[in-house]
Order: sequence, then structure tokens, then C-alpha cells
Amino acid sequence: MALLQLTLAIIKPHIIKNPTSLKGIQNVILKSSFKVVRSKRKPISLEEAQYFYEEHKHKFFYNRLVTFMTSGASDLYILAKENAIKDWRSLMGPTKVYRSQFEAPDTIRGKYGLSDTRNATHGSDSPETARREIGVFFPEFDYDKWFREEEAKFRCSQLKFSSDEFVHSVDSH
Ligand SMILES: Nc1ccn([C@@H]2O[C@H](COP(=O)(O)OP(=O)(O)OP(=O)(O)O)[C@@H](O)[C@H]2O)c(=O)n1
Ligand SMILES: Nc1ncnc2c1ncn2[C@@H]1O[C@H](COP(=O)(O)OP(=O)(O)O)[C@@H](O)[C@H]1O
Ligand SMILES: [Mg+2]
Repeated sequence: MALLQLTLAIIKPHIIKNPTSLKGIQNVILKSSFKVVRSKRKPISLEEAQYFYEEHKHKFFYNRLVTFMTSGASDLYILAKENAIKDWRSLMGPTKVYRSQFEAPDTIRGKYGLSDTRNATHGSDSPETARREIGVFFPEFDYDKWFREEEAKFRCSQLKFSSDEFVHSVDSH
């Protein structure tokens, strides 16, 4: 089996307010064999949202995007899998709500997206952005150290899963 790849997933605020939708998306993650390396729930701050979406600063939707992303708690997951970045984005489906609903109704955004802004989830779009985005929300996470010391264990060993914390860990027994 090839090296695991890491990606940052965000479950956006309107989903956290709807437990049934949240469960549906968590089930997709687990059924698709992602390992959840880190997991936290918190309200994203204005500074974090502005920095995170810096590339969209001059777009017409930037203000509503940052306003929405700071409107309540989000779930933040570091997901691991071979091809995690591409696989997670294909499970999410197209960015725009009509496109996802008409062309990919079975994807996460097709099922749970409410608008182009409130499109349910985020996923990193390249290994470089994954590294940057993980650093924004998990500053305590040492990315290089994880690949040195944890990647092989996550790939090869038995893992435990905590449904309360929605996170996997290496089973040392
Ligand atoms: N200059 C603009 C403004 C809006 N739109 C598009 O117009 C649609 C409707 O915009 P709006 O009614 O503001 O969306 P909302 O339903 O309010 O949803 P949200 O703000 O969460 O996207 C969206 O698909 C948006 O991408 C666009 O293409 N160009
Ligand atoms: N045309 C749009 N109208 C409103 N919001 C948008 C639009 N395009 C993108 N967004 C919001 O900005 C986020 C970031 O956009 P982008 O990076 O292009 O998409 P993705 O999240 O698929 O990588 C989207 O997930 C969505 O919440
Ligand atoms: Mg993007």
C-alpha cells in the first residue's frame, strides 16, 4: 500500500447545527476508509477565516464566505488515506450547489449543500495547500514528524476509533 496522504476537511457551520446531516457526512468519511488523524470542533475566528481564504480576498463572495464561516462552530478533521486529497474532493462533489445537485446528487455537496457559499464541506486542493491549511487550524500538529513517526503505524497497524471524539488512534495492544 502506498504512503498515506493528509488533507484538511472542514464541516461547515450549517451542518454542525444539524446533527442528522453531520452524522450522514461522518458516515461517508468512515465508509470511505479515511482515518481521522485529528479532530476538533470550534468556532473559526475572523482572523483565521480571512487568512484561510486569502486567495479569494477580491472575489464578490469573500465577505459572505468569511461571515458564514465565522457564524458558528465548524468541525475540523485531518484525514488520512492513499489519495486523500482527490478522494475527499470527489466525495464532496462540485463547489456550486446547482452543479452538485444536478450533476452529482449523491455527493456530500449534492445532498447537503444549501447555496454556493453554504456548500457543506471544505477539502484541500493540493498537498501544498493541505500542509498550509492543517497548520492554520492545528498549529500544534507537527506535519513532518507525523510522516516520520506515525504514517507507517496508521497505514499498517490496527487502529482504535473513538466515536465521541471522532478520531482514530494507533492501538498499542
Ligand atoms: N456577482 C455575482 C453575484 C452572485 N452570483 C451567484 O448568484 C447566486 C445567488 O446569489 P445569492 O442569492 O446571493 O446566494 P444566497 O442564496 O444568498 O446564498 P449564499 O450567499 O450562501 O451563496 C449564487 O449562485 C452566486 O454564486 C454570481 O454569480 N455573481
Ligand atoms: N460563486 C460563489 N458564490 C458564493 N460562494 C462561493 C462561490 N464560489 C465559491 N464560494 C465559496 O468559497 C469557498 C471556496 O471556494 P473555492 O476554493 O473556489 O471552492 P472549493 O471549496 O470547492 O475549493 C467555497 O467552498 C464556497 O463556500
Ligand atoms: Mg478551494
